[in-house]
Amino acid sequence: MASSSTKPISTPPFTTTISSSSQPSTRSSLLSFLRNTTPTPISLKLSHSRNSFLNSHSSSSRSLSIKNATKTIESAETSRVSKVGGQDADSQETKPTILVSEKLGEAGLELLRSFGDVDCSYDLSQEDLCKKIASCDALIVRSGTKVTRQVFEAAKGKLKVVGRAGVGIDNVDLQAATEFGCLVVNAPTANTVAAAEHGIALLAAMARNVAQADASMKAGQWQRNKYVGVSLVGKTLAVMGFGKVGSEVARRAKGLGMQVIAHDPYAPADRARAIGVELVSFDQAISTADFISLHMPLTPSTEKVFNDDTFAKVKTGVRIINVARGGVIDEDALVRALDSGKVAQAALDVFTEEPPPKDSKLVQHERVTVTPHLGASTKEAQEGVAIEIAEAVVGALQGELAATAVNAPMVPAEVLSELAPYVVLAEKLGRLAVQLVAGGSGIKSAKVVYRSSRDPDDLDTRLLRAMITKGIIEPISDSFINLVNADFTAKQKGLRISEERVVVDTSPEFPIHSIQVQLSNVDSKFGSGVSEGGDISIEGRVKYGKPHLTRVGSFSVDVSLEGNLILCRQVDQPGMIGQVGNILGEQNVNVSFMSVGRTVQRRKAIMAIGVDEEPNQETLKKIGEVPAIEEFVFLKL
Ligand SMILES: NC(=O)c1ccc[n+]([C@@H]2O[C@H](COP(=O)([O-])OP(=O)(O)OC[C@H]3O[C@@H](n4cnc5c(N)ncnc54)[C@H](O)[C@@H]3O)[C@@H](O)[C@H]2O)c1
Ligand SMILES: O=C(O)[C@H](O)COP(=O)(O)O
Repeated sequence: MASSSTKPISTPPFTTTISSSSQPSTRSSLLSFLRNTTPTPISLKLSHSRNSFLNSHSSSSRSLSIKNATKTIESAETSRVSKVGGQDADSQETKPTILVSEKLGEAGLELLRSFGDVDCSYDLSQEDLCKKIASCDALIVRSGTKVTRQVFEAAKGKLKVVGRAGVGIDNVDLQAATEFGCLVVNAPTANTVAAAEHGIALLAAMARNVAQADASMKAGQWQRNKYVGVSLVGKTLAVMGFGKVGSEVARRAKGLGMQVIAHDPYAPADRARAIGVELVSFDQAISTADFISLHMPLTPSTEKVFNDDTFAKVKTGVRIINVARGGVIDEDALVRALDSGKVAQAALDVFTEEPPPKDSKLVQHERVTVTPHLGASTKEAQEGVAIEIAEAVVGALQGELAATAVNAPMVPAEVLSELAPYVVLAEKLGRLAVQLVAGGSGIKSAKVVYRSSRDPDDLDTRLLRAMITKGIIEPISDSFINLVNADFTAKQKGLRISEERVVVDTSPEFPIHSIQVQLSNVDSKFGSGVSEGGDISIEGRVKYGKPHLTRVGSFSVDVSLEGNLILCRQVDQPGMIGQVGNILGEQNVNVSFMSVGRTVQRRKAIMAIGVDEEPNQETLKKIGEVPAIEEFVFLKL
């Protein structure tokens, strides 16, 4: 089970704790991270009213993905009134602005309007889109809007989520979205059947020359001999890309009596077998098929995968259907293959450039049947897609989870709700550790040690790592960190975060016993925060649902991480708590928690004092002047 283990950690023997405290803000803090905003009562209100993942583990057993994304570059005060909206939100709250740049089904629009201000502006130029985007929290597109890096730059940090009302996200610059911490969600399921039906429609129409014969009749002709077609039954269809659409096409083609083979490097063989489809290599698929139907996404590795070389390998007289993306075919090569007779016919719904140039040889080709990207265009699919994307976008703006995030890690909802209090702890530990660094910068390497009774493989730490990254980076830079961009930003700043999971013999009921954050190769402004190994080292635990600091350097303490914190190293002697407490009390600074940890009685001790208010300089100076205090540091949580 365990890869490594340590002895159980017991309660520190020399720890005294004085407590008086307020409620933790676990939920609001987690939501705020998902949104990357400051916790507010509004966050809680919205999450409760929508039965969010934080208080309804059981609402869905789907694997959900984090979809934060929201962020704010305004001050905490500003964000309090501007970050999210909704009819049930606080009246002072500004509704989010949602730009819909292509036609969307009415049911989806209604849902969006119930939550935010919806601006339907179709056919925007790039320039106009860039102008508008600066005031938008969300953008919803179909395949016709190019969401380029320029768009994310123009958004100036305001854009929180891009919703793609459909499957293909090749029109969204995902790298740029991630760098800007903007979540991208899509609606991957609602148009599958529509696309598959359109593929079958094109297959049959092409085989029987329906479009050409129709045009000819409308031109007054009656050409029965010219439009003799080919039969489908018994022919081999190669489905290239055996995903959602590909497998639905395969199912339907089998119903038409075709032999179906498929090529998909990532598809599970048992899924293919269940439909009676054989998975074969690319070359085998294209060289044996009478019909080839394309259903793979457009990616750098599929771009122009059908080119002169490929067409040289196909069976002479093959017929090609493309309802995936135009870019997977080298269109000039296809024209050459059609002209040479290598390819008998093509039926295309998608094009490299949309709309294609009016004089496109491919579109004008007599043996090519074309439709203007209609695969997803059924009433049913468009309503379904609109609802799917509206729900995803609204949820993302509320910091909830989405099943369809494209550029954020998948964290199952039940994992997330279990980790919620540790998420708060993780950020606070990161935030504390960085404040112990002299000068606050130059951190190149952080190590996080998770102590847990669970098997290391059972512990999904991506969310915690992202929170620690946020805690370390945000106080010393103007970066905002969320789950979308945490790893990217750390890498960009040259911060390497390594993780170690240590198995300890504690209750398996809790996912984590403690989290330790170590910063190496940096000087500390508080020498006692440095461990024997020379690293700044702090450790915390969740106790009764609240984050606690339990170790600083080699001193054990126990202080609830709320408000702000003063750490003092002192000569261990009676009266210290009273002296410092008096100084703070004189300035009306309320002490919420106090804990003294020491190594040896009457030698050195660390006093950790939680304070609700930020003491002024004068107060801090007075604390420093207490003769027994050797060093101290004030830390904001
Ligand atoms: N014309 C339309 O209106 C319309 C409608 C829906 C979907 N689409 C397009 O159809 C395509 C498929 O959509 P989907 O919903 O089935 O997506 P999907 O993700 O379910 O399926 C895509 C499949 O392609 C496979 N694949 C990836 N690289 C491949 C490669 N090099 N060779 C072969 N297979 C590869 C993947 O493993 C996956 O199984 C997408 O490009 C989508 O944009 C078009
Ligand atoms: O990828 C998709 O979902 C389809 O190509 C549909 O695109 P559309 O939303 O522009 O019709």
